[in-house]
Amino acid sequence: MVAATETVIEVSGLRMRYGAKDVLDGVDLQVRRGEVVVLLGPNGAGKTTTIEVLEGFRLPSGGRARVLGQDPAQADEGWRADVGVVLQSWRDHGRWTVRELVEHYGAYYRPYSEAGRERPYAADELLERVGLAPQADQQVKKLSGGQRRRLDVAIGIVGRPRLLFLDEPTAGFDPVARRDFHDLIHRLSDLEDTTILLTTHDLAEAERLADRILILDDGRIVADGSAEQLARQVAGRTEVRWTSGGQRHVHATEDGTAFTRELLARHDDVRDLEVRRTTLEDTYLTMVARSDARRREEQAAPARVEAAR
Ligand SMILES: Nc1ncnc2c1ncn2[C@@H]1O[C@H](COP(=O)(O)OP(=O)(O)OP(=O)(O)O)[C@@H](O)[C@H]1O
Repeated sequence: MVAATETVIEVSGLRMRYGAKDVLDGVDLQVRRGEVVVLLGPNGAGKTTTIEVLEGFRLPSGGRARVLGQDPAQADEGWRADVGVVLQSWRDHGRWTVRELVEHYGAYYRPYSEAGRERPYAADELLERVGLAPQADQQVKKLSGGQRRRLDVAIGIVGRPRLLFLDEPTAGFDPVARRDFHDLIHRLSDLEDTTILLTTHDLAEAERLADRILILDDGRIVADGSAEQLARQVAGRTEVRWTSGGQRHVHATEDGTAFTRELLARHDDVRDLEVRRTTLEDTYLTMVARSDARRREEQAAPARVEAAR
């Protein structure tokens, strides 16, 4: 559910420089309450860096970030209790049982409990939700990779956060765990109005979960919109392929049905007809390729000016 217009994350001109390299080069983005926003981008694009700045774990080199109304770098304990974090990896407290660990982290949130928003989740209810009930009494070090990841998610949401950051949450999940996780995200968003920002390299997952997709490439947001809106920016939503007159043809269109009807009415030798909706993968690959081309242009431009002198 996308609630009204309350802005939960507001970022403008965010910069992060490591040595001589600008990893974030003026990132602008907004996330409204209740939205599920998926941040996509190639390896090294700056996704984790962005999320860590928004979590208050990294100080940016420049720009402005407001998260739940505060600057994450200076935010107070109440803010921290409203923000859930699922990091890329977790290796700690191996001898504890799963239930003990969840209860341990949950206890931190008890002082922030309110009527209608009890915190933390009861450990067993939460473990049921993330599919770890059978492992509740097992030591953390004995969990499989995917089970450990489910535990990461449980720890991220144990305090019933208003805003949840997840960095590649489903890496290592089997298909059932992945589907359960998607259900969990939908439930958090629809029933609890949790705002969610997550990164993934799984484009089918992004398409399934996202109200809105952001593509970060080389430190900048190069696309922002729903999967449908992004697809429209790239080409028609549907691709029609066919053979006629001994030749193979391809046409991108918004309305595959109307185009196909007309095609068949005009030509009586149409063979091998395929009608295929543009996938997020098609859109993503095109957008990243465009962004690469733009960057090469920008890099070449000063050299051309120099050469013309
Ligand atoms: N502490 C650091 N010091 C120097 N460079 C860093 C540091 N942390 C990250 N980087 C560099 O910043 C760039 C962006 O890294 P980041 O982890 O944000 O990318 P990412 O988009 O999350 O990548 P991936 O998809 O591989 O997880 C990379 O080139 C990385 O090497």
